[in-house]
Amino acid sequence: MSGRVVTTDQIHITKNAHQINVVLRNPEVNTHSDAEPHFHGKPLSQQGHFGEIMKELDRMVGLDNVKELVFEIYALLRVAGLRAEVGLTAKTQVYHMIFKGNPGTGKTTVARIIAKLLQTMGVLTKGHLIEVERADLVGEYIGHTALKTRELVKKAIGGVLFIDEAYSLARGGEKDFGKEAIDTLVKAMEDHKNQFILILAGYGEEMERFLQTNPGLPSRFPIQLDFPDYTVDQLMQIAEMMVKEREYALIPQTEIKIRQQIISEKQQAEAETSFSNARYVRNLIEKAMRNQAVRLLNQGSQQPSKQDLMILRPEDVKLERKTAKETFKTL
Ligand SMILES: Nc1ncnc2c1ncn2[C@@H]1O[C@H](COP(=O)(O)OP(=O)(O)OP(=O)(O)O)[C@@H](O)[C@H]1O
Repeated sequence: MSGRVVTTDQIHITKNAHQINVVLRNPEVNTHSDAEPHFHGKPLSQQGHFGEIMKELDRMVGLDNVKELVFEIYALLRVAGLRAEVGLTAKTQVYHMIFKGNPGTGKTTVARIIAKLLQTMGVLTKGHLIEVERADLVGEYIGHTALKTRELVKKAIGGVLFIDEAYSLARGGEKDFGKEAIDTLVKAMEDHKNQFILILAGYGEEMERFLQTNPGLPSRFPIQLDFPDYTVDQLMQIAEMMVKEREYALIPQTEIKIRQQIISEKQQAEAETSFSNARYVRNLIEKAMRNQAVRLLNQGSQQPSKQDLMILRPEDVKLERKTAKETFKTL
């Protein structure tokens, strides 16, 4: 059996006559169309549902650690299949995960992609994602929390239960109903082993503290992923991608304006640790689209050209600064 080499933009696994070859396009290096990602010697576009999922992940800017993990899981499951074919055991792994990162760093989007991937690979039966927060789990009287939590676990069976700001469950200490939610979740992980995947997500530091104060938890979540803040260049790449997907276009002056807005928002929000990363960019672009629409309608009876309908001008790029919570809960 040959060895295995994993790099950030390529995973190559060779096993006897079988060859699984993954080439993950590095967005900074391969931007032309002939660099379409291949898997097992075939372009992803020819690999049906699985190829679609991988393309969706590959399109995301940055997140190399996440892409690497997803390919690892995929490879493991493929190799498990090959092992089963030759009569070797292929024990199922535990896929509960912790996602640590600031708002808008892609945690929910990645969770959704992982849910679909695991469904395609036969680990999950449905591949849906149930996204909840403290208020959805915690009840108002003794026993109510366990009931609410069990109901949500039931809904998540076959998919992923994604708990945002999971540490808020431990905020009130021993007497708080949040504790009951944690205990119920831990029990559900035992009772419904391999039937659903639990992802706990939230700010890095608060997640760390939460795990430290609940020593029984870390070992139940073998996969921990960091979602770092995006750099200004990455946020610009995300902006360009969002504009292109929506069939709009930027002129150089608009790009400059967007970059300035991002830098200024990042600086102001960082003082309050509230910068909402890619979500801020999405809000900025969507507001620019609304501003462009108003500008075009206000310009009189003249029918806008196709180009006019596509171009976002620098004056369209303005987004009122809101308080931290409002900004990242807008959508
Ligand atoms: N790497 C990326 N490339 C392209 N778009 C991205 C990327 N990361 C996030 N986005 C987009 O930014 C928006 C917010 O992402 P998402 O909801 O996944 O973030 P989050 O970390 O779950 O945020 P929160 O913790 O506030 O819920 C989505 O529209 C998503 O598609």
